[in-house]
Amino acid sequence: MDDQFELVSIRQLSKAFGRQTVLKDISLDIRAGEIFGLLGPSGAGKTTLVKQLAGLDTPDAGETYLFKEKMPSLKLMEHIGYMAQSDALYGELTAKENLQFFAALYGLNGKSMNKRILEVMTLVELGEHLEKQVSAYSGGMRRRLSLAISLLHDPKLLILDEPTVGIDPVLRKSIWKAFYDLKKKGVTLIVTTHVMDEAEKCDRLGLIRDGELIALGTPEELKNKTNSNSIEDAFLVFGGASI
Ligand SMILES: Nc1ncnc2c1ncn2[C@@H]1O[C@H](COP(=O)(O)OP(=O)(O)OP(=O)(O)O)[C@@H](O)[C@H]1O
Repeated sequence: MDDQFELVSIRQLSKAFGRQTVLKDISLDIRAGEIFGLLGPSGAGKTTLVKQLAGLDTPDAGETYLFKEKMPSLKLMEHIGYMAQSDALYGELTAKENLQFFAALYGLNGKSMNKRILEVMTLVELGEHLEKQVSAYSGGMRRRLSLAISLLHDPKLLILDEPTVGIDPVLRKSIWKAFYDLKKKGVTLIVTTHVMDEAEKCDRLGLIRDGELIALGTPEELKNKTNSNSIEDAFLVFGGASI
């Protein structure tokens, strides 16, 4: 397969909530196999945009194509993993029970389910905490458990909304290792962030401000174009508010 083909194609997407236009005529292609970062300050529209991609919301104008098929599409959902900004976990259940619940929703059961649960928990380095009640998990462990859940059905496209928010730098590193491992396996990742060192780790970035895509390119390209030493400075030159 051509690993440069456009896996996600966003065409002139706009969205308003009441009188507030939150996404303004966004067009953007995301290539198969890349880690694509959406970078922008709080309220820029990142979550609203990824929700359209995940099929959780519909735009007022414009279209999104995933795997060359128009979204929203129920059929495509089995290929998409989505991790929301806040964790949707059952605190009174163990991690394993949480995973079993979501695995059953994806139609997994029996030995293959248990094998997959172990695989995803090993990937996020929580294999030893399967039997622990989630209410006893730290914030970082919950994020990683959410990531494990989003991986259960082996999605080809992973959409992660601020996956490392509230996570310390050491754990953030281990989560990024998991992202690179997934990329190696051919998974395409879309990550929203306002963390600068995280933005640097992406293959390409889309800079978003006030619902507009103000720049697009690799971290190096964005820095070179603006003669900046950091993505933060580049963002300011492109006309963004500070992040
Ligand atoms: N369901 C909704 N109803 C009304 N306004 C909304 C709704 N969802 C988002 N908004 C508004 O749209 C704007 C963009 O929000 P969004 O959550 O997409 O931003 P964001 O870039 O993801 O921010 P953050 O980094 O803080 O998560 C904000 O002004 C927000 O208040």
